Amino acid sequence: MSGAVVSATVTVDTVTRVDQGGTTLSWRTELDRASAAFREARSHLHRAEELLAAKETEIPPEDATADAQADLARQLGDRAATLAPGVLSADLVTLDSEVALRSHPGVGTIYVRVGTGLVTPDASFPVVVPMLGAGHLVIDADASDSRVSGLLQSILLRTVAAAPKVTVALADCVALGQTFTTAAPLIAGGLTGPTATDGPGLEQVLATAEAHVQSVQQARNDSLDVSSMPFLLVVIAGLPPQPSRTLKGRIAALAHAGPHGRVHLVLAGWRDDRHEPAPAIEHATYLSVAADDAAHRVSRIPVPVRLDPTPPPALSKQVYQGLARVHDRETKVVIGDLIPAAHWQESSVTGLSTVVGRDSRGEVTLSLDDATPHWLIGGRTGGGKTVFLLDVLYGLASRYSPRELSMYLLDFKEGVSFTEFTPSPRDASWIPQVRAVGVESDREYGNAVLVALRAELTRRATAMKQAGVTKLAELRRQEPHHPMPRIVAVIDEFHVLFAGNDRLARESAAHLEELARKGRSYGVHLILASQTISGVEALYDKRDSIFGQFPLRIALPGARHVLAPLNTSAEAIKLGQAVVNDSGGVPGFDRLIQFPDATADPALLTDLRQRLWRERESGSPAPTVFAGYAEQHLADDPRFHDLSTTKRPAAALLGRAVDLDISTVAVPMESIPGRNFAVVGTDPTGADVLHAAMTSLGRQHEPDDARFVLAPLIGPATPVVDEVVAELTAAGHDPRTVTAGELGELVSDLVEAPQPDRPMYLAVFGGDAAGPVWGPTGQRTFQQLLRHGPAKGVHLLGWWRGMRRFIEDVGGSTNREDVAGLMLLNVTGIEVATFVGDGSLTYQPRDNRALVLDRHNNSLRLCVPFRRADRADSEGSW
Ligand SMILES: Nc1ncnc2c1ncn2[C@@H]1O[C@H](COP(=O)(O)OP(=O)(O)OP(=O)(O)O)[C@@H](O)[C@H]1O
Repeated sequence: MSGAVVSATVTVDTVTRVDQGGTTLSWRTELDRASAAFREARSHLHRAEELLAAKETEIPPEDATADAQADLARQLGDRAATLAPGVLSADLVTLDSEVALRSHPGVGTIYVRVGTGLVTPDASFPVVVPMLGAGHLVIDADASDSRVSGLLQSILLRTVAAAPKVTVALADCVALGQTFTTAAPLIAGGLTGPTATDGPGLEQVLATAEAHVQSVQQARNDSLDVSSMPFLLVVIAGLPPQPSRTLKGRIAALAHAGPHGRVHLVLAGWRDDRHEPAPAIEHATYLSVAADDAAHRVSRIPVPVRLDPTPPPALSKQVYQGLARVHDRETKVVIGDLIPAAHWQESSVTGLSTVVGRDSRGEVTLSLDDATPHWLIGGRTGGGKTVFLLDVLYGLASRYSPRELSMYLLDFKEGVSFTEFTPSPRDASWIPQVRAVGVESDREYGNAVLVALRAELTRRATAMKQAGVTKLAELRRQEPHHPMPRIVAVIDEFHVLFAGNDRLARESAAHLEELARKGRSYGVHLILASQTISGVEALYDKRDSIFGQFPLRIALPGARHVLAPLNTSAEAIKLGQAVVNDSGGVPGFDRLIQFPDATADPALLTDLRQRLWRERESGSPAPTVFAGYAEQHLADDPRFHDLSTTKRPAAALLGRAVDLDISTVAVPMESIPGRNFAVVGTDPTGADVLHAAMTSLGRQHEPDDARFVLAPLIGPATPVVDEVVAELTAAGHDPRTVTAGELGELVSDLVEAPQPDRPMYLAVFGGDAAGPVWGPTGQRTFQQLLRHGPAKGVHLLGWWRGMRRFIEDVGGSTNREDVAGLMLLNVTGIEVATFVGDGSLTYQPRDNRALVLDRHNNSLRLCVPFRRADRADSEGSW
């Protein structure tokens, strides 16, 4: 409003010596005329003064409009303070008190100040715009203009400081993230991810925002009160160079859906380009930046606006650090949150459920049941997979007793993920639901577990048929006293099972497919985890159906291919977060959850394990543990401890099988042809295996009941032979040691001798050194002994360092039946295939492993050969 300025002027005609007709006047006339004019002028003046006096009350004083303008600005200021209380509209530069965090009640729209509206240069008011709960702010300039940068910082600070529930996503593609450097504590504190600084980063921000909209929509669909869910404030300080039409369209679509999905944008740098206008942003307040600092325009504000400056650094620090502390307190989920106060209260008749973490709607519970029978977990190495699995396993173990739940835990990677569920020398307790644990497992062990689980499927199928029911739940209700726990098999780095694409891989894939298909009906649930893309792809490659059997997908940071191809919602998540999707990973069904770090509270978990262990039924067995890296020693072998002199046939113990029970591998020494044994390979374990074989045989005979002869044909074997002699002597036997020459004579004698009065075990350490001493005749005699000895109770146990010498000594493949027991150390399957007559033998030697073939029962077993406990590791090949 402008007021009219009223003025009055009085003029006096000029007095001249010439009249208007040009006649020259006398001075008297001039004086008279001047006097008359003066009188007239004075009367005009008086008249004007009278008029002014008369009008004085009607004319406003000169500064009245300024007062009205000031008054208007005051009213607008009051209104702004009501709409945007406290830090939302305060002058941040002059603010001298600490900002009260999260002071806004969170009800209704949250308005935020953007600048100062200038009624006149002297009359101004805070300009506030509707944001959270209402709309967006669109600025035509980007943060490369320092005034815009300052404004964005101010909006961010005001909003996060005041709003009770807000998360933030930041993008700055024009200043490399500089715009938000003061907000670093928000990033460090986990309130927001790192600032996106390029096109792909911005797309991730948009993906996060879209996921937010979807999760709010999902909550609405579930009839939940979404007002308790947080807002997401997306601040984009500038777009990447030449933003595509698709990108702009995506932003416009997000803006369209945003307010309904509690997502609000502050979008800077949104302007037409040379080729096309920028898409309209719905629900937005537009801010147009001018060259003049006091001439910016904000839609619906009819006066020019001066933008808010950058907040003082000390204020930013106080607000952001304070928020990070509050956020840490509020959002931290701890493992204790997943454990119920009372243990083993749940029934697994219809499925298993456990709390795994929290999301914006509260606790998140996941289930292994008819709807989500199996889970697939993906994440990069270090992405929290092991921790997530531990969370799940402790959650389940504390809810379901061993009558309700059994667990099989397999880990194929290096590490000790599941060892805490098993007894250790320091702590005898274990998690009672755990039946078997494989750490750094071999594929063979994994396969053995799958075989056992398939057998259990068959057992349950039979039980259901016999009971005339079609559902496990019915069987369990019908036979409540018949234990039928649900089985959870966790396989970490499961793709290792498929590595090699060989017979074993095909077998494992077939078992897995069968378990995935039928497990739902028989209460067998798979949780598969993989850190590699190829791991998940391996599953794709298997018969199509396997992947489809895993409706529940859990994507940890760095997960690829676990969600559907177009679902990018896990791309921007942080350690401790996961995207959970119960619809096969398709977009629109994601939940972003926080899960606790199970390793952060070992004392709590130790206490939990010990309590569950004490609550177990008496006599329940400890889990079998297969640790791929562990050596096996005869002295620790349960069968060795149970050996007696009465059980027949006596058997030579060789090692522990890579199978579910880690059973003892032995060759029986029956008095029938073929019952000789050879171990082949340069690995010094060959001597250890003969040591174990002879020592164990010694345990199965009374003194003088058998004869033991040892031939150390290579130097390094002597101490091992000395140890065997000592062991046998201690057991009451009278072992004899022979040289290579004596061995030749002994072999001839034995071939010619009739049936001896007692069995004899002849152990040859370094058989390959004998041939040259005996020559061809000696070799033939030796072959005679191999052929006829066992039936007379004379058994040869030999270690050859090379396959070629061994084959020569035994007389080639035609004599293969004479050595029915064969153990391969560092010898490949190909080297031995012809001799054993099995072209498909593809064994690849591995450290601490051996392949045992027994022709008599046609078996082929991978085993961990017994090592002498005191053998120095430095001993290489002999
Ligand atoms: N929820 C969480 N909160 C905080 N830290 C976590 C969380 N989950 C995992 N971590 C931390 O991340 C690190 C890696 O976690 P974890 O061992 O589970 O990863 P991983 O995916 O199993 O890795 P790898 O496959 O290499 O073993 C650990 O040091 C752990 O403390």
